[in-house]
Amino acid sequence: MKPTVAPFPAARLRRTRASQAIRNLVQENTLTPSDFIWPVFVRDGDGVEEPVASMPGVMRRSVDKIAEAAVEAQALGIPAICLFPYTDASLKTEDCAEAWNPDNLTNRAIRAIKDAAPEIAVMTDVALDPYNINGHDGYVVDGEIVNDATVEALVKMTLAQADAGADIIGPSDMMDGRIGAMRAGLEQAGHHNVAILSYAAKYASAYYGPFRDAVGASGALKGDKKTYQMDPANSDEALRLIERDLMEGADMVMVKPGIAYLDICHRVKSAFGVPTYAYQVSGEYAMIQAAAQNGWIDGEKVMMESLMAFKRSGCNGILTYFAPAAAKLLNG
Ligand SMILES: NCC(=O)CCC(=O)O
Repeated sequence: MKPTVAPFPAARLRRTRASQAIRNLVQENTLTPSDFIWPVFVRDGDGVEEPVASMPGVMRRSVDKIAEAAVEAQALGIPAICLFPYTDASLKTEDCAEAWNPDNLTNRAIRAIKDAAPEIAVMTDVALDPYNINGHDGYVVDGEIVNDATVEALVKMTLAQADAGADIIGPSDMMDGRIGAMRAGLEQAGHHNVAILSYAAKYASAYYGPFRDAVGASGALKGDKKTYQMDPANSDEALRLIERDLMEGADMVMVKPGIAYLDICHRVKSAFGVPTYAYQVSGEYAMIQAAAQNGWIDGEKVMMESLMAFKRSGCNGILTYFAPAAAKLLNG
């Protein structure tokens, strides 16, 4: 599209900014609570809400409290909640068997949400890192993250989550061939309507730091994730990954992190026109909250501006820890 501008003073571009009413009328993008997927942290126990130090305002919640949070989210008009488990170190093993335990934290939380707030969609995370003694998203054999054996384990994990009632599976592992394997597994098991939101363009990013604190993985990770997550220098590669995952059966795709990767969001949406989401990750959240707590920025305004930026870039929605706070503001 080529913008058309008449010569001054025929065109005074300030005319359409002159009042709030005119500004509302010409607004190109909108933000509503239905744009949000709310990531939450699940931990063991009963009646527990434990603050995450590096993410002010974010809690680790026991399953009963997760169900309460889902009821709150449903009332706020947030359509989906995404679960991340804080796994006890004693449950982390080399074979990661806890990942497909039908009664692991995630699967218990899915069932509790489905009982308490049946209308909210439950999204899960599929990767081995919460259960892996090495902190990696895949199996580690002789120092290498092995692909195909990991994919087999991820399919088992996916099926356990779908059996528990998950609506959206979120593979965040970045192994090759996992979307096709998961889709085939879900179809065979009769889970035709369980959707896959692929973390298709996930970068090896330093913005994930506070998340690892939140899920208790900070100490566990040996090495880095650069053999499976993307190089922040690359952009064409993101399009190849997105296309590959779509061809394997992904229903929706994600770019992660968010704000530093809006160019990728824009390219993905323009190239494929598919439901596209960005993950405003823990480091992005923590930076805004820390600056706000210091009085250096207006936290609420920066929160809303950052969320609108995702919509402007072409995203259909945003995974954001700000979901309930932003929804409350939007609901007035
Ligand atoms: N699979 C989830 C992450 O890797 C990190 C998200 C975050 O930093 O918020």
